[in-house]
Amino acid sequence: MAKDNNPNPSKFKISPWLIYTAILLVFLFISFATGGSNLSEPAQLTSSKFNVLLEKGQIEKVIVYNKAEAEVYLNAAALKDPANKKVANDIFERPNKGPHYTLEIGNDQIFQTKLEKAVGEGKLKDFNFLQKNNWSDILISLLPIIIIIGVWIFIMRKMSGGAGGSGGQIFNIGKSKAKLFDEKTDIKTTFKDVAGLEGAKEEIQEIVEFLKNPEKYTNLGGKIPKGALLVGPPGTGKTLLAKAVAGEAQVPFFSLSGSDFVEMFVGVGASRVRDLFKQAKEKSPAIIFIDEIDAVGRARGKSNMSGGNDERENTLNQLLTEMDGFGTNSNVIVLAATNRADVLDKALMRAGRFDRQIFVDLPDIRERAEIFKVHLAPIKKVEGLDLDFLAKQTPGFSGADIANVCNEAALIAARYNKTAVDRQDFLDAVDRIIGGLEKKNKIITPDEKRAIAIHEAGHATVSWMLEHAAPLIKVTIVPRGQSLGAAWYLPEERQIVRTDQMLDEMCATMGGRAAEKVTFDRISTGALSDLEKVTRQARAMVTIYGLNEKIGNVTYYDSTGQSEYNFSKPYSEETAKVIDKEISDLIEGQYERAIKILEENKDKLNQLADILIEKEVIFKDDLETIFGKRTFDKNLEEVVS
Ligand SMILES: Nc1ncnc2c1ncn2[C@@H]1O[C@H](COP(=O)(O)OP(=O)(O)OP(=O)(O)O)[C@@H](O)[C@H]1O
Ligand SMILES: [Zn+2]
Repeated sequence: MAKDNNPNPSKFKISPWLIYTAILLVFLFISFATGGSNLSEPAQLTSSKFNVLLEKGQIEKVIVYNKAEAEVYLNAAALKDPANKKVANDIFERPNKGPHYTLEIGNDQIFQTKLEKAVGEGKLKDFNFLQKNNWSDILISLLPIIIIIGVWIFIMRKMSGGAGGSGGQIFNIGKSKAKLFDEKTDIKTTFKDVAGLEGAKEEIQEIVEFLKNPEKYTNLGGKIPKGALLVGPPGTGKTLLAKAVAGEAQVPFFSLSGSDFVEMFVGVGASRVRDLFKQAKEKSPAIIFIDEIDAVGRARGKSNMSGGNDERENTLNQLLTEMDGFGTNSNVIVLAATNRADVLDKALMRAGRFDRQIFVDLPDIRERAEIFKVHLAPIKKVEGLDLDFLAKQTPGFSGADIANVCNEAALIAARYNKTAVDRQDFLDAVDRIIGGLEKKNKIITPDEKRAIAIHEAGHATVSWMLEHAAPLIKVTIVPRGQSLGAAWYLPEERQIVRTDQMLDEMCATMGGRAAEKVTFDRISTGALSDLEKVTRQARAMVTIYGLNEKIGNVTYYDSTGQSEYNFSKPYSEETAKVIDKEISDLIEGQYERAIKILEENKDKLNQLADILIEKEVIFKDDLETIFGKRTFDKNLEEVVS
């Protein structure tokens, strides 16, 4: 997310430059004051020369400082006496000002008697003993303290993460670092700026309604939600969406990152959380947006071997307390973003906290075209630029990547002094961004795309053909998380699973790999999670549910969980061999079956893969146009009704 200027003027701040300048001045002053022989300083007089001047009656007055040093002022007669020119040229250059000489005196008592005698003889007009503070001495004795304070300020600034430039964090280290965006001046974002993400927008629309019109819900006794979690890969527009909610509802927006809470000092995180909620409540209705909430929200107490996470846990606990604490009518809604919902502490997800999860996925081809449209709007481009074409060139790109492409294209065009950004500039920009993404392993080559499409189409085709496989609702080749594609099934709520149902499901799971074999006659590593799933299923059939003839009606399942502590298996060596063989036979059997089904439907498999490559996501309707209606589903409906 963008780190804008901080529009919160209430904080007391000392510019770091002020501190640095002050320290510098002190050093300059010290070196100046202790620097000794400066040209404009009066010359030092020896005691004998002083006696000569005094004897001649050429001294106007003498001021003795600290009983140690005297300033000597000459009178007009002395300045006219050419003999003095030998003593120093200096006194002729500033005849009226003085002091003309300085003098180190020995014993102050003797010196005083000498001066009194001269005054008595009319040879000296006046003298005076004074006490003077020697600033340079004081400063030198304070120097170590000044240096220590300076170093301390420097360290504090570093530790409170003052990279953002604003100083003075020592004074508000326990204050929240949230940036406040005012709804009237700073937030221009609305849902119009968020392209695609239809589902997410629809879900979050409700929160906008709550913020705009809370009474409508509370009057009916309903509770306003306190938080929602935006889950999705980086750069997919989570921050943008949260900001758009604030823009739509016209409420202030507090934005910060989870890591902003974390500090090395005990108690700072918790105190920042408190401060944040206090500020938000003062401005309510308001939205708090916490990016990367996993920095504080990781599950507590799991890997607590080091015990070093106490501070983070305190922070998390404070966050939970605050979310529980504010009443239903405080109208502060917390939106948090993460790309790892799985690592979050389950307590965060409990009712009344982040009980809503909104998925913000990578855009498919149609959504990418829409995102291009948003980001091309402010760019001077040639007529008739084909958005769909650009969308096609950018598989696997996030919204942020696309924003990057548009910006990069404008820069490239500017380099060639063009008046409008053209298609080639965009292609060059895409190439450049891909270069960056390739390093992050995020990019999919056309070959890979085809392989993924065939794989997913394989799952879809096999499950469509099998009576007991769960009905398919959506297939996509937009990568999400670790997997490169996904087929979504509507899981039936079965309490008892029969052997034929399990076998059909295993067959559908093997459909991906089987399709690769049938189409390319080679298999890939892309089916790891399929293999894992099918192996787990087969093992369960054989060793847990007693569904295998060779093993028979035995289960090696231990519901007490005791066996986890046993190192030995609950069956003999021979049985283990049989089990392994049976599992492998089961899986191979279903693999062969999937291959057979796909051989028979090869044209449809390819047709489906082509549509997938084209659209990246297909739904049940598309499958029906290829395969025709699934007859089993009718049976299913009959059974249900
Ligand atoms: N759906 C979208 N529509 C328009 N622009 C988008 C979209 N998604 C991302 N962008 C662009 O990408 C930029 C970065 O997105 P944003 O910061 O919201 O992503 P994020 O999901 O919060 O990422 P992260 O997890 O890295 O914080 C946005 O400012 C916007 O320009
Ligand atoms: Zn698969």
